[in-house]
Amino acid sequence: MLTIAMPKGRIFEEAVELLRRADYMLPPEFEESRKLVIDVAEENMRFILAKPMDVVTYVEHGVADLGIAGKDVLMEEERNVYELLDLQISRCHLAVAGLPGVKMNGIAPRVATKYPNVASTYFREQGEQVEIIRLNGSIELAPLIGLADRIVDIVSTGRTLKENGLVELERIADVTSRLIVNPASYRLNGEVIERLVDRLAAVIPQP
Ligand SMILES: Nc1ncnc2c1ncn2[C@@H]1O[C@H](COP(=O)(O)OP(=O)(O)OP(=O)(O)O)[C@@H](O)[C@H]1O
Ligand SMILES: O=P(O)(O)OC[C@H]1O[C@H](OP(=O)(O)OP(=O)(O)O)[C@H](O)[C@@H]1O
Repeated sequence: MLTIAMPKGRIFEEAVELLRRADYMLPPEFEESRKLVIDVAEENMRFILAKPMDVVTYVEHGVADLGIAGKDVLMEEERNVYELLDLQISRCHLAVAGLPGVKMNGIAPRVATKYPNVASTYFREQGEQVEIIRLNGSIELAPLIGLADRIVDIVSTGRTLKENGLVELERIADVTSRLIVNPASYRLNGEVIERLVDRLAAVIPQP
């Protein structure tokens, strides 16, 4: 039996839809219940429902064979998992943003983000020294109230930036969700995992 870690929240619906398009018979229970472990006996699969940032942890530890995670999370966490497939869902991008016309001030200007590793790697590569301030959400608030000069965050429609008077300054990376696998599980269950990859690959929306 394959265990798949699914991200609750934004990605979930699109991921379930993709699996159904690939002819996996997922019961209505998927959307309707509050269960965190859902066995689908007909498919010989077990699904566990985790926070998006935690999916990689379940897969890295091998309690899930496979998982679905945003590229943003994979960039931030750099865990020992293999990326098998770009599922082309939940598209967005990581960007640097700030108030228009405001320069990065001081010796180490402050950058607020939920992605401290991505942000520090990015600014290091740019040759800019910054102080990273880690936040858990509402990142756009930081420059508005003087906590930071810049933010590094996800942009999708751009609405949150716009409604808060912020502008995108630099694009860091495109983000879509990926199918990831535990390396040992891949060695052990290569054939059955490849079949799943083929079925998904056949129904992935073209970019
Ligand atoms: N507009 C968006 N904002 C944030 N994440 C997005 C957006 N569009 C797509 N995504 C993808 O969805 C994932 C986040 O999903 P979601 O917003 O449900 O969780 P979260 O709010 O980040 O998690 P948590 O519940 O831990 O705060 C990201 O990792 C990213 O890959
Ligand atoms: O470009 P947009 O379409 O406006 O989407 C981007 C916003 O969505 C996410 O926040 P989320 O709604 O997850 O809330 P959070 O701030 O609590 O993380 C992200 O952190 C941005 O704030």
